[in-house]
Amino acid sequence: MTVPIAIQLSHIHTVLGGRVIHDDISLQVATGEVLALVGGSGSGKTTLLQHMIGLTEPAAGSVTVLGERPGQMSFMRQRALRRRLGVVFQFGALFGSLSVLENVMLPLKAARMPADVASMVARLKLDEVGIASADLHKPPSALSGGMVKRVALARSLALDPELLFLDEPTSGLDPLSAQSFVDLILETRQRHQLTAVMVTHDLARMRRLVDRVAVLADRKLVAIGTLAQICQVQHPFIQSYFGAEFATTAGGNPPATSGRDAAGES
Ligand SMILES: Nc1ncnc2c1ncn2[C@@H]1O[C@H](COP(=O)(O)OP(=O)(O)OP(=O)(O)O)[C@@H](O)[C@H]1O
Repeated sequence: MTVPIAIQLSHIHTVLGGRVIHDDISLQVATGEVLALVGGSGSGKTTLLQHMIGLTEPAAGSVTVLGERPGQMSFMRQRALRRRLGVVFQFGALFGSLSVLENVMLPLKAARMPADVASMVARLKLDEVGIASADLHKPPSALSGGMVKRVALARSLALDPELLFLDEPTSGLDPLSAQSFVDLILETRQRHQLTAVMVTHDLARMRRLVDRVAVLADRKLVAIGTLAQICQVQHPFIQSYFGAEFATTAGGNPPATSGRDAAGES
């Protein structure tokens, strides 16, 4: 049985500030899959995520998300598509002037849900991510970094998205909070059978969560595949980034794959 494609990037070319960031990048994300985007600092991971979310457009190439082309749609259709996507930004991006509860109610109210229903749904989502009722009326500034991420996750799940995007979900967290946030994402993925794309520098902690890894370097997608496949790719960045730890523990080791071949991207 063929698994439907949730995201398709074809021949993406991105130029920012006169500099080429992506040069002919193509990849697919299957429905139900969790893909991690990794690469050195400035390799264009966040920008690629933004293309998928529809926040920015590439200079050339096409982005298809849930069968739609965000760059070629009316504003109304783009807005409808956005509601099918959940996004957890790197530092949570909570509104400082709103309480925890109000932050999570925001997308629900924007979708024209009555305030009492929005409040009930937001409370359920916050409970799901482990935020206690005593914290609902606090401002984000009164929360720990781990709690901010949890609230951001609750907000991203408010409208039951089909796709979840996470930018550096563990950045800025101490090791314990980072581990507990990864466990929460894992539970969330299982509960909602989510398709997700995440940018991460913390693959060691994410490995249980991730089905495939896409590696960006030298403006290209230099490899995409399971961790075991990636570890066998002979590329200087991959060898230094993944190092001995991944190479010896990735396990399984099906034939090495690189570039677009691993997922059959066109
Ligand atoms: N609006 C912009 N104008 C000009 N250059 C930009 C813009 N946004 C990003 N860049 C540059 O594009 C490159 C890719 O940025 P991006 O944030 O996608 O990289 P990244 O791989 O996510 O980096 P990091 O891991 O450090 O967060 C960087 O060199 C960045 O400085």
